[in-house]
Amino acid sequence: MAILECRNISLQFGGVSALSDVSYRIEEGEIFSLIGPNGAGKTSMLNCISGLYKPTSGSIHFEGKEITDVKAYKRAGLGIARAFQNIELFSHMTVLENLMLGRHVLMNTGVLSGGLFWGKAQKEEIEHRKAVEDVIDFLEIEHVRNKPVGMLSYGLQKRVEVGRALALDPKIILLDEPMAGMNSEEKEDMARFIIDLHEERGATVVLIEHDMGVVMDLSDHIAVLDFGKLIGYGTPEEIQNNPKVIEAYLGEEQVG
Ligand SMILES: Nc1ncnc2c1ncn2[C@@H]1O[C@H](COP(=O)(O)OP(=O)(O)OP(=O)(O)O)[C@@H](O)[C@H]1O
Repeated sequence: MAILECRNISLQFGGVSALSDVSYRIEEGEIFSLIGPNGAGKTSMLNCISGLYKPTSGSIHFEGKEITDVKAYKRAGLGIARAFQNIELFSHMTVLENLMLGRHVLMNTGVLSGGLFWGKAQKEEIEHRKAVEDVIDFLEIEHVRNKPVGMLSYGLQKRVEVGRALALDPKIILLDEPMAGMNSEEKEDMARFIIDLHEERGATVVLIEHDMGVVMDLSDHIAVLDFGKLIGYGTPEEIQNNPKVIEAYLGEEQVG
């Protein structure tokens, strides 16, 4: 079953057409990559899925229900989580605190009710803490859990950024260039986490990545955007043999 479906998505910014009439389906449990040249509309597409942008026309469906008009924070509550291209963490706060904040949309008891119903709030806090500890274990960041994020290496900060999205226990996780700026060892670690994410945690992964070796190795399906249009969709093999894609994108990149 398709967990997410985008139907005829168009997005205009004044005279700029960031996306035009883009349709595709993402199957539950798969690793789905969005690729294309700079400015092709990949981040805009992710923003439409997470609810940061509202498409000018078209509709988005999650688990069979239309969510085009659902606000971003509510989509997060439904199980759509997003890790940003530029790290969006609180650098003076610890890893643990950042991950706890990542879960706040799932928390029912606010500060006031927490004071009134202490027992309930405490129980909820323990549950959230456990979920966050699981993420810390999964991403192998125990050794830095109490360090301020700003003190960590770039590669570890990117890992915590993914952790912040993972802390939501998402059904679908949107990763915008999670390996950008990483050295090859850090990239390998991140690739392993993405595979485990889908194999161990059963999450559906939507990935934007420029490293074609990584994309071809990890993806079940790939959608290719060029000037806001979908010019290819298929398995890695189909994409590598698609003449339109080769001409617009792969020809100039190294397929590894
Ligand atoms: N908030 C915005 N306001 C105006 N134009 C925008 C906005 N966001 C994106 N665009 C434009 O939409 C087009 C697609 O941009 P987008 O960032 O989605 O591409 P991309 O494929 O993610 O690029 P990159 O690989 O460089 O990150 C570009 O022409 C961009 O300038």
